[in-house]
Amino acid sequence: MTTDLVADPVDAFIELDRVEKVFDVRKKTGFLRSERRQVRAVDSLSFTVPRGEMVGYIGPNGAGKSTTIKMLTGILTPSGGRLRVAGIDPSRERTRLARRIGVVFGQRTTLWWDLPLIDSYRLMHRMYRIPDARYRENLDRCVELLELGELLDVPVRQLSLGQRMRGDIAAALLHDPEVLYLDEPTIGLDVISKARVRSFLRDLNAERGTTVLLTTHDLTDIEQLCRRVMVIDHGRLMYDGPLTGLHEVGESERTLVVDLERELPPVEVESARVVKVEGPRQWLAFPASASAAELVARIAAEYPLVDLSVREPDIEAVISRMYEEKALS
Ligand SMILES: Nc1ncnc2c1ncn2[C@@H]1O[C@H](COP(=O)(O)OP(=O)(O)OP(=O)(O)O)[C@@H](O)[C@H]1O
Repeated sequence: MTTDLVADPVDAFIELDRVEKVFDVRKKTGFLRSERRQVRAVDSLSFTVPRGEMVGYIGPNGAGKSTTIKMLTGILTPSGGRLRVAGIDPSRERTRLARRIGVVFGQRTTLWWDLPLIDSYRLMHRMYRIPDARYRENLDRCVELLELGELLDVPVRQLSLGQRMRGDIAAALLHDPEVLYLDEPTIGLDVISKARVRSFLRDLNAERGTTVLLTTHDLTDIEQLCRRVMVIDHGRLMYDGPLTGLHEVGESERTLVVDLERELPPVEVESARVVKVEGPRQWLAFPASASAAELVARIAAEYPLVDLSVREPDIEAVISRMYEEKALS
């Protein structure tokens, strides 16, 4: 299900053609003995991303996502195949490429832990040799849109996770990158911080045409930001298309959590089934493609509803269902 390579580097901003990454791993098997083993982290991976596209890149743990991103930044060299970003071979011209890409790793920070946020930005200004006017303009824009004004003088270690993440996103954008790799940018954030980060990314993509490759375990990130999603597992591309298609392939389910006025027998309603009951709280599974609003209306008409929330299926659940479907077909 891979897309064909597009020859024009302007159109195909990111190009992978049968890219491989094999790690040599030594495993201790005795006191002085060890065994050599090869791990094929990325296996004949081909895809292209046109300039300006925002693509979800998802897969279970150990699927090869980080390895792909590390090859796209030039940190790792592919064992085989051809890889280009903006026409540049990342591992050969890492420094030249660094001026054109931005990277945000949700679980790690590129900021200096003990320094106030603004000092990290000043250091990056010099490190990347960003022209003064451009630095000012980008900083002002990020400070405004990511609401960083009051945080600039705070040492990074004192920032909350959501504040630090916004700080990291700004850091990745100070040099105007044409492409942004985001690895779990909303992990651990509360609902409001997630919404703020997503809205910023949407605007960035729309206004500046920044190409974005987004790795996440949160399907809502993908749903709200990406029209296209690529699923990778065991280093191979398993799916490349719209998120709706993935739902259909995976026949995934969402969960409606309802709080009733009191403890009641399991709710009986068309197109959903109760999967768990705990006192007045009940969990109902329903098809991801069905309307949550209609289901809620049906329940509210017959049951004393106090509160509710909808939970999206996690990526692992969607993917494992996708495999089950494939195995049956
Ligand atoms: N430096 C390395 N040396 C040996 N094996 C590695 C190395 N880096 C990754 N691997 C292996 O390659 C495979 C892919 O790992 P990778 O980190 O790319 O997965 P991932 O999809 O990013 O996973 P996660 O969602 O858990 O971050 C795994 O089996 C991993 O153990």
